[in-house]
Amino acid sequence: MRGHHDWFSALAGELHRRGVPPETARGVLAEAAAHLRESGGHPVRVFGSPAAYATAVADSVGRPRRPAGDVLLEVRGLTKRLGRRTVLDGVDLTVRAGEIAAVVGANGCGKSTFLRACAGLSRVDTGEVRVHGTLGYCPQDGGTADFLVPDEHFVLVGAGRGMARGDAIGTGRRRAADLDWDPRDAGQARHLSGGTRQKLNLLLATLGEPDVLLLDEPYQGFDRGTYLDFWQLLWRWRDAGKAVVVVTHLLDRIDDVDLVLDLTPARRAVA
Ligand SMILES: Nc1ncnc2c1ncn2[C@@H]1O[C@H](COP(=O)(O)OP(=O)(O)OP(=O)(O)O)[C@@H](O)[C@H]1O
Repeated sequence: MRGHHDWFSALAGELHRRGVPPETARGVLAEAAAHLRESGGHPVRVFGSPAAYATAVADSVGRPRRPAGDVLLEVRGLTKRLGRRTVLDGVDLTVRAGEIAAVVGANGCGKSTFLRACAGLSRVDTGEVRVHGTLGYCPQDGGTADFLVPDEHFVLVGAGRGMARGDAIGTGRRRAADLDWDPRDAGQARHLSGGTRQKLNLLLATLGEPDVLLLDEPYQGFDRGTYLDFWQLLWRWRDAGKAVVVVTHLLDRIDDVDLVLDLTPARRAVA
């Protein structure tokens, strides 16, 4: 039946999007089909929407983890004063290859300040930050240039990371496809929607395969599908041995990260 076929092809896409291994996905599709043959119901009534069912499957399958590798980012006793206020007071964080650290906390507690200090963009008052390897930084906003088209961004940022023009454009476009975006005819950045501009901002941070990725709420404005794609990318980078630090307000993914740095003053701790 046509409705069944649409539901199954949507489920196949959603399973792929959530990183469910192909052989597991084939098994899930075969089992669902067998169950429907027996029960005779409509898939939406039996299993719910393809997206919801795929989420349940992905959660139950889990993601196999590799052991963490060398330390790529070390922050020791970082203290930062802004004006008369001490925003960060003796913050420590160690992130290894193959780990994702989430930086969380109340508005204004210093998450962006922390990331800027890790990126070397602001002076620290005491303490030290050591990055072992190359660094990519995705700022909360302002990482794109109004009058440049996406390809020009890729070339410009790629050049700074030693990439040839064609390689930078090819890599940028491939990564964009991972976020369900075709940047070829997108026009100047000032005409992009907020969420699309944020995709560009994120892609730029990843050009040149940096060892350490610092991402400051990089998913702002993403629709739900892109948000899921974003987490798939994060897991892929982790599996490729990168150290990822992501500022987030959304705690629905806290179980999927390796470390949580809570900068809320009363709770300052790494879990
Ligand atoms: N240049 C500055 N001079 C003085 N204070 C500043 C400066 N920049 C930021 N602040 C203050 O430092 C504190 C930390 O700001 P920061 O942007 O790091 O917080 P945040 O945790 O990222 O906030 P949010 O969750 O809202 O993004 C805030 O109280 C902010 O007002």
